[in-house]
Amino acid sequence: MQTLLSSNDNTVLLSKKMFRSLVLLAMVGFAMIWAIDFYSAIIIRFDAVSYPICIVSLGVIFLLSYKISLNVLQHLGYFIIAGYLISSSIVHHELLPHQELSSAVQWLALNYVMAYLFFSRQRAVLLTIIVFVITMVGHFWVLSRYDSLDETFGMILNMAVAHIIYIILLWGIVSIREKAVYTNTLEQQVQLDPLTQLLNRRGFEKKITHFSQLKQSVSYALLILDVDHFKQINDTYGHLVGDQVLIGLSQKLREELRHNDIIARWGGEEFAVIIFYHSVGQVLKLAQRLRLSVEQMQIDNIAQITVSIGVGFSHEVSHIEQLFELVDTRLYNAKKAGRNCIIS
Ligand SMILES: Nc1nc2c(ncn2[C@@H]2O[C@H](COP(=O)(O)OP(=O)(O)OP(=O)(O)O)[C@@H](O)[C@H]2O)c(=O)[nH]1
Repeated sequence: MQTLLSSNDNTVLLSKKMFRSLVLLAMVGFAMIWAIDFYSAIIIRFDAVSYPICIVSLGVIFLLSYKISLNVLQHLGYFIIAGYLISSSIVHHELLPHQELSSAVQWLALNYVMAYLFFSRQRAVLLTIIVFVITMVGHFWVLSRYDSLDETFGMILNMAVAHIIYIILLWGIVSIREKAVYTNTLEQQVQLDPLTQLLNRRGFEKKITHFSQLKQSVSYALLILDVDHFKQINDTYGHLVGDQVLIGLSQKLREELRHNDIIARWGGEEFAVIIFYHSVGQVLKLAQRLRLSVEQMQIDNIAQITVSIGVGFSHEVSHIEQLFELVDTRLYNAKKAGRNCIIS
């Protein structure tokens, strides 16, 4: 799963642009809380010093993001914010009356969210455990200085349960997402031809079953293209050159066809294409253009590459399976007629 989702343990799908937006958000957040605390006269000296330090540090990280790798900056940003949130909460408790948790506690959960946002799941698990332990030990230390041991244990356990639930939920959400991405990637891979990166037969069948159920009123044409004398190309120039012909042909099809047409490698040297069309003449023109542009293809020293094409239209049949039979017969006839031609 790892190789599909990320190239190494630290890689996360967070772009630099996104990272910069998050840094800006954090700076704005700090500035707002600073202003609120200041105007409501609840600011403590620790925060009065820490807020500007955090804002400036984040500003530096923002600027460095144009120069330094994201991985380093994510760690730096995380340690600044997590370090501030934990120490601020501990200092707030130093100033509070007994048996009370400060409002600074509510921000601590952000440390776990940030870990899963910035880092891979494995790294986030490690960081959340470290942050959890530091948070609990720090708060135990400060609370136990003013409260009895029983009271301190009560408050710490209360906090620990909430934090553990946060951590488990975050881990669960990320695991479910990763699994969904993995399944999706696998599903896409089994529907792709590895050589040409076109849909393979399985992917093509899935796609056309889906669209033929949805769009019964849409007119479409099926083209099957088959490279002429491909065995001879393989035998004369080698299998690798044969592969290059197939890749070249798939690129041609991509270039000539529109985005919503469906292209697939149907078999060895056979390609199937579904074209949504306005007129029969338009499809035949396109087939002709395809045939001619394949004729122009230059691969290795091959004198000429040609294709035979069978064409059929949705209005000729009542079901898509019949269309495949019809086009197959026409392709066979094109081969019999001497190849490098189109039969519709
Ligand atoms: N290089 C390469 N060859 C392949 C691949 N898949 C199938 N082939 C070859 O394609 C050739 C198809 O040969 P045939 O079915 O006899 O068809 P043909 O030689 O093109 O003859 P006509 O279709 O009658 O013009 C076989 O030699 C297969 O080994 C592939 O992925 N790469």
